[in-house]
Amino acid sequence: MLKMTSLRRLVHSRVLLHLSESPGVHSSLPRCARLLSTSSRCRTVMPAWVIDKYGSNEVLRFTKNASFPIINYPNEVIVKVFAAGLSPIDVAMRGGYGAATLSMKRDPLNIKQSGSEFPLVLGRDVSGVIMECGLDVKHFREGDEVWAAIPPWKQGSLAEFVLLSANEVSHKPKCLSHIEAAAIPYVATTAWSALVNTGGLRKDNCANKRILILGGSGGVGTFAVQMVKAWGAHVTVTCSQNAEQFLRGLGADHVVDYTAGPVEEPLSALEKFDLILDNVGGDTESWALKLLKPWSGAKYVTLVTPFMQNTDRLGVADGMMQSAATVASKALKIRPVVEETFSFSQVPQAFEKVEKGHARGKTVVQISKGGDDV
Ligand SMILES: NC(=O)C1=CN([C@@H]2O[C@H](COP(=O)(O)OP(=O)(O)OC[C@H]3O[C@@H](n4cnc5c(N)ncnc54)[C@H](OP(=O)(O)O)[C@@H]3O)[C@@H](O)[C@H]2O)C=CC1
Repeated sequence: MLKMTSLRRLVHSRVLLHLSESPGVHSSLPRCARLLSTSSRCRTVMPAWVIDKYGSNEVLRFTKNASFPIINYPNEVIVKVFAAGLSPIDVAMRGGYGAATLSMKRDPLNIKQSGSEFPLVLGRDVSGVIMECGLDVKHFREGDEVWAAIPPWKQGSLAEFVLLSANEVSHKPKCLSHIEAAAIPYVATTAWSALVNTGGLRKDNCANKRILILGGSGGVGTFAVQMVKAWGAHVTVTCSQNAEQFLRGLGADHVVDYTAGPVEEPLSALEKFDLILDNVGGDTESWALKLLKPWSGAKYVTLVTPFMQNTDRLGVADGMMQSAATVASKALKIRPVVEETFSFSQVPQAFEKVEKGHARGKTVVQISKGGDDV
């Protein structure tokens, strides 16, 4: 179970993305001179799954010779990855989605060797341990257990190590294993940003609200259901019939089976909603607005179109995270929903799983064993 205080720290850590990223003296020191101990860390290569071009699953390539991350800025940390969460965004990025936009945000220092984003490491969620800290890092020490949602313009977590700004990581809640923790960061920040920052929901204004979550059974949906339910909202979800019990177990009050016919018909017969979170897209916008209450505060928030703009706007952008810090720290229980775990050698199978859809929570890759993970 994840408490709200931990979630708040995770989201708040994302507020500070990039604020302090300026090159410092640290980068001019030889790498090994900056390290405290352990000759194993004077490495230049590491195991990773990379892609050298965009495409389908065949482009995934395992290598033992991926570049070992180098701290270029004094606020950076190197994290040893124990577990990596996969999301639809990884499948989309494997196929080149957002490549042009993301290339503009990539740090030239990190692509100078190859002259392009390749070899590219995917994987947006990470749980692991701090391996090395830049000189200005105050809040973390080597060995701290941390988790993070990795911005899509940075190298990902399907590797033994990942380089992040200290502002992008936060301490992992002790109550979660690394595998459980890796199921949360990206969907949590996405759901939080959509519901809190854009939707205006807070723990103290949900009690009389009716929330509709279109697509409740996937990564974002399972998190969003638990979050608004814990805040006292009445939660209606749409999902396949075989996910009904699963979602009721997470707290959904009313479940509508979208496979039984046009879902807008049963939804139209229900009392109107204060907020709709759309994880599905398609033609939803053409009918969903009619399901909202006729007051100016009622909101329709979509995560689907246009995908990359919304990922930036809702899931990653710095400023959108700020109001999360104002949320009170009343304990809120969120259960990580890990549907399936794959080993590091099974990354292509993990991608296949995510690509097939029909998720019932999250897919996680165990990169190496640590903490309570066995
Ligand atoms: N994961 C993230 O952090 C982010 C996600 N997004 C976007 O948000 C959306 C949801 O992401 P995520 O939860 O990770 O996706 P998942 O693939 O984890 O889940 C999607 C879920 O929707 C269900 N579903 C499919 N079609 C419908 C439908 N018509 N009505 C109701 N349910 C349906 C699927 O199950 P079944 O097919 O069995 O019904 C599945 O459980 C995606 O479009 C994604 O691109 C955007 C930013 C970040």
